[in-house]
Amino acid sequence: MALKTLSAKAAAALDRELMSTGAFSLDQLMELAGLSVSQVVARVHPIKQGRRVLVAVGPGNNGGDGLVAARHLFHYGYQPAIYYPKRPKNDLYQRLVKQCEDLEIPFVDDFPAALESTDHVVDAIFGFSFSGEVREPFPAVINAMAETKIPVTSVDAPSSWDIHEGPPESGVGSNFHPNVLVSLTAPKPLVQHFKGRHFVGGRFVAPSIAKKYDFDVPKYEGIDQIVEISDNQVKI
Ligand SMILES: NC(=O)C1=CN([C@@H]2O[C@H](COP(=O)(O)OP(=O)(O)OC[C@H]3O[C@@H](n4cnc5c(N)ncnc54)[C@H](O)[C@@H]3O)[C@@H](O)[C@H]2O)[C@@H](O)CC1
Ligand SMILES: [K+]
Repeated sequence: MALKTLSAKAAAALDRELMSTGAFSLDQLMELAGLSVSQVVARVHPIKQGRRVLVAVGPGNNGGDGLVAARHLFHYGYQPAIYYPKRPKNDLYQRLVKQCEDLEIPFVDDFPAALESTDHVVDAIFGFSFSGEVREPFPAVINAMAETKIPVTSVDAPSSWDIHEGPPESGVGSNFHPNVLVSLTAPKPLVQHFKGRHFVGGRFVAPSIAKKYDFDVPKYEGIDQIVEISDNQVKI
């Protein structure tokens, strides 16, 4: 099966539709998206390779997926730590933070320092609503993720990449090539520039909605929330 990609505009419209006529709440979608991310980390980085996972959380829903993933990873036996420098006041994010605090998941302030004592990184900084040049305080975080030898799993998009064009030609993010990508609901066009292990997650789209947005739901196996796909399965 050839998996079609979803533009940033179509992904945002799909999100709105799921949360209106689709009758989902944002909490539900974020929970399932974050659950998918946690399953990918457990698949690519089993606990025996090290329990410590540093989750870089951005200011929007991509960040929310990261907070959910950190909570699930804790329950699987990992030792997550969270970097969350820009925290919106909104109730949903505050509740996700409280849930992580109750698990005593540490919140760290110095991302480059935290990177020196972790085994895996989750990049949940920006997703399909990112545009323009990376603003403070994130350039140093993207640069650190670009330079580290620690494996990085990006949520929905490598943060700083243009959703359609991929990595910027120069400056912040131009040398950022994460090891793993979890596309949520469907790959975005940037995947044509991505060379690592690629998974699709977000197993919640009704066939009728996928048809309307003209993309294919991948074939998930059993109870998996994720499916690994190869380059030649994606149709740009
Ligand atoms: N349809 C789906 O599958 C779902 C998607 N979700 C997630 O939601 C993401 C989209 O979330 P949002 O629309 O909230 O947006 P993002 O989380 O992609 O980013 C928006 C935030 O980043 C900031 N930002 C944008 N460009 C910036 C720049 N150049 N420098 C610094 N900050 C910048 C914005 O001010 C805003 O706070 C998806 O990528 C996915 O991870 C899930 O949470 C829910 C289900
Ligand atoms: K991301």
